[in-house]
Amino acid sequence: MAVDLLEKRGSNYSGRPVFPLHESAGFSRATALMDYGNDHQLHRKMLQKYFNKGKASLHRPFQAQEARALVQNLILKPENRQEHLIRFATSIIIQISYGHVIEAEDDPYLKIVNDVVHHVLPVIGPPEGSVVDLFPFLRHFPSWFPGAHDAYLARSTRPFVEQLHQYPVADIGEQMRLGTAKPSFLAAQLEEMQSGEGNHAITLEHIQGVSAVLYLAGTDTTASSLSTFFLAMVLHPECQAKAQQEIDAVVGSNRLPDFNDRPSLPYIECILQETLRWHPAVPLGIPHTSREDDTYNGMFIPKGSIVVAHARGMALNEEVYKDPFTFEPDRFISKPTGRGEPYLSGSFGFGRRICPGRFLADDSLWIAIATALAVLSISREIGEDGLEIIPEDKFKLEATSQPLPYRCRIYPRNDVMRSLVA
Ligand code: HEM
Repeated sequence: MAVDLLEKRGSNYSGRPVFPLHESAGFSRATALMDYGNDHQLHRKMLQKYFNKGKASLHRPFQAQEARALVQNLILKPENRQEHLIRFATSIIIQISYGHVIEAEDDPYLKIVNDVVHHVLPVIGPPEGSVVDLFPFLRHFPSWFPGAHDAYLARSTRPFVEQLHQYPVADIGEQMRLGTAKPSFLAAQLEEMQSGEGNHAITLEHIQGVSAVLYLAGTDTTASSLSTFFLAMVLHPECQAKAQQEIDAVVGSNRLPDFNDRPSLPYIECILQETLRWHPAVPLGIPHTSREDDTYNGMFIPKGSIVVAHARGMALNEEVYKDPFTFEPDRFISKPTGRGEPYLSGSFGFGRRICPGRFLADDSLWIAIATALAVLSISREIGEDGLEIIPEDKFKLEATSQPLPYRCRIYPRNDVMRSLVA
C-alpha cells in the first residue's frame, strides 16, 4: 500500500503536514519538513545532484578512514561509545557537505550539532510527537497554558537552530572570499548561485534550509542505527561470531574489509539489513499528506489526509517476517539455507520524499559495521555478582528511535587487527 500510494501516486502523496513544534523551533525552511512544491523541488535537485549513487561512492575512501577512526576511538574510550558514533556520522556529513575536517573536541561544527542533538531534538521530538502537533493553536498560547509549554520550550531552542542554518553558510562564504574553501556540497551551491549559472531560482535561504537538514537528517539517523547494531551484537554473540568467521575467511587477518569486499560478505550484509529492520531509526517515517481527494481499494482518502508509512509496523509484519521481534540476520539468506525474507523497503521512506542521503548512509553504515566486526570484540559487562549484564532491548523515540543507554565491553580482537586501525 505504501508503494501504491507514496510511489505510484507520488504526485498526490508527497506533501508534508505543518509541524508546529518544529516551526516554533525555526525549522520551517528545512527540506524534510517543507510542503511539496517549487521550493521543495529546488532542494531535491540540489541534493540529488550531489548525493546520487555515483557521487556517493566518491566519498568511500573518506568514509573508510572515518570508520577506522571510530574503531580507534572505541578502543581508547569505550565508555564514550555514543559520542564516538555521533562524531563518526557528523564528521562524514560535515566533510562532504562543508569540506570541513573535525580535528578537535571543541570544533565549532561539532558543537553546533551536539547542541541540536542535546538541546533541540529532545524538545521537539519526531514530527507529530507532541500535543502541539495535534492542537497547533496551542503554540500561540502563553507558556503557562497546559500544552503550550512544549511550544514555549521549542521557541527557546531557536538560537541553536539559527546557528545550524547560518554558521556553515557564513563560514564557507567567508572561506570562498579568501579563496580557502575546499570542495563541498555547500561551496558548490554557493558558487553556482553567485556565478549566476545553473538554476537561477536558488536563493541563500534555499541553501541554508538544505544545509541545516544535512546536519540533522544525516547524523542522528546514522548514529542511532549504529547504536542499534552494537546493542544487537551484545545481545547476540552468536551473530557476531558468525560475522567474524566470514570476515576472517574472506578478508583474512592482515587487512581491513573495504567496499570491494561487500559482495563477498553476505552475512555482514544481512547484519546491516537486520539492524535496519529490527529497529528502524525512523520508525514512523516522516508523514506525507495528499493534495487531492483519492480512492484506494474502495477507500475514500480526502485531500489533506496525513499518510504515515509505518516502517516499524512493516518490519514487524508476521506475514513477512517470522519472529519479527528477534534479531536474526539469517532470515534474509536465500532458501533452503535461510528463509529468503525480503529486506525492509521502508527504512529510507518512499517516493518523491525518499531519503536523498540513502546511498551515503548505506555506505557509512556498512563500512562502520564491517570495520568494527573485523577489529573489535563487543561483549557483555560483568556485574559485581560475577554475572553477565544483559542489556534490555528497549528503545526511546526522540527525533529518531535509539536504544536506551546500555553498557557493554569493547576491546580489540587481537593486536594484529588493532594495529590496522592505529
Ligand atoms: C541511517 C541513516 C538514515 C535513515 C534511516 C534515513 C531515513 C529517512 C527517512 C525515513 C526519511 C523520510 C522519507 C519520506 O518522507 O518518505 C528521510 C528523509 C530525508 N533524509 Fe534521510 N535517513 C538517513 C540518513 C540520511 C543522510 C546521511 C542524509 C544526508 C546526506 C539524509 C537526508 C535526508 C533528507 C534531506 C530528507 C528529507 C527528504 C524530503 O523531505 O524530501 N538522510 N530519511
